[in-house]
Amino acid sequence: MPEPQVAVSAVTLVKEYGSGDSTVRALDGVDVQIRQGQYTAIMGPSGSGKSTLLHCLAALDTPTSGEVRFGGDTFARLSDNKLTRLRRERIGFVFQSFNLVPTLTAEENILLPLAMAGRKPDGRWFDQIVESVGLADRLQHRPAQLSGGQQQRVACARALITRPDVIFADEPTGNLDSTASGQVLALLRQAVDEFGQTVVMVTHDAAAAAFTDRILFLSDGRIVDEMSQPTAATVLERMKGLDAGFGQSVVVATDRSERAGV
Ligand SMILES: Nc1ncnc2c1ncn2[C@@H]1O[C@H](COP(=O)(O)OP(=O)(O)OP(=O)(O)O)[C@@H](O)[C@H]1O
Repeated sequence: MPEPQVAVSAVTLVKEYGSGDSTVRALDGVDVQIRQGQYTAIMGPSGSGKSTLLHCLAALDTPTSGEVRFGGDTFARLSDNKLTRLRRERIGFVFQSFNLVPTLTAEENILLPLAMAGRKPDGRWFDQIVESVGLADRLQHRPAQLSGGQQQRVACARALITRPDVIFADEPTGNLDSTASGQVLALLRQAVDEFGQTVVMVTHDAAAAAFTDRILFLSDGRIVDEMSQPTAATVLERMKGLDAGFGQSVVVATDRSERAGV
């Protein structure tokens, strides 16, 4: 079988905040390859560098040293204009706080990345996405008229509309109840399985991580472990063994097989 392609990779990534005595080393030499068509979770105790790693991989933040390679491009070698275009056209984002534009309808929010890129929507793809997020009857609603779960599903549709190379999700279920979380996680899973998307997600939640194909465990800015084909039970077990800091953020939940029907 051919080797899976790498969508994005980090090479000896270091990120420091501040200077002098107050320097914080948020990433301490991270090397990682994210394969195309995989759903990857980044886990670790609070302050271990999860969001910093996600932001560097997504070109939302610049590393202090090391580099990020995205497809054939190296971020540091791209001009600001090219980087902006790459972020707009080849990367999808889903944030904990949804980040929808309050004055736009759900439909306008979903189509916004295309409008900003001056691209015409592909009607069939739009319909397919709207069907999979289950929002056909909510398209003319504004974010304030939608539940948190519905808003996050709009955000997922917005991330998918450009068919990006990678979708980066930072705690996408952090503000949702368990039913809405399950729907968003199943939706991201479907994006990988049916649309061939690549998804990278930061999460504290073992049950959320159990939806993914692979987990990277961070501690003190380094990748200290990883796991393939996780279940909630094996994730919880691994978290217990890795670091006491995990204990504060573990969300005890059911197994993936039980959640799959959500
Ligand atoms: N803008 C910043 N300025 C200074 N320090 C920062 C900044 N952003 C993050 N840090 C520090 O870098 C380290 C890693 O932060 P990061 O947000 O990546 O961790 P995290 O694992 O995502 O944490 P959490 O689970 O609490 O969100 C922390 O010590 C944090 O305080």
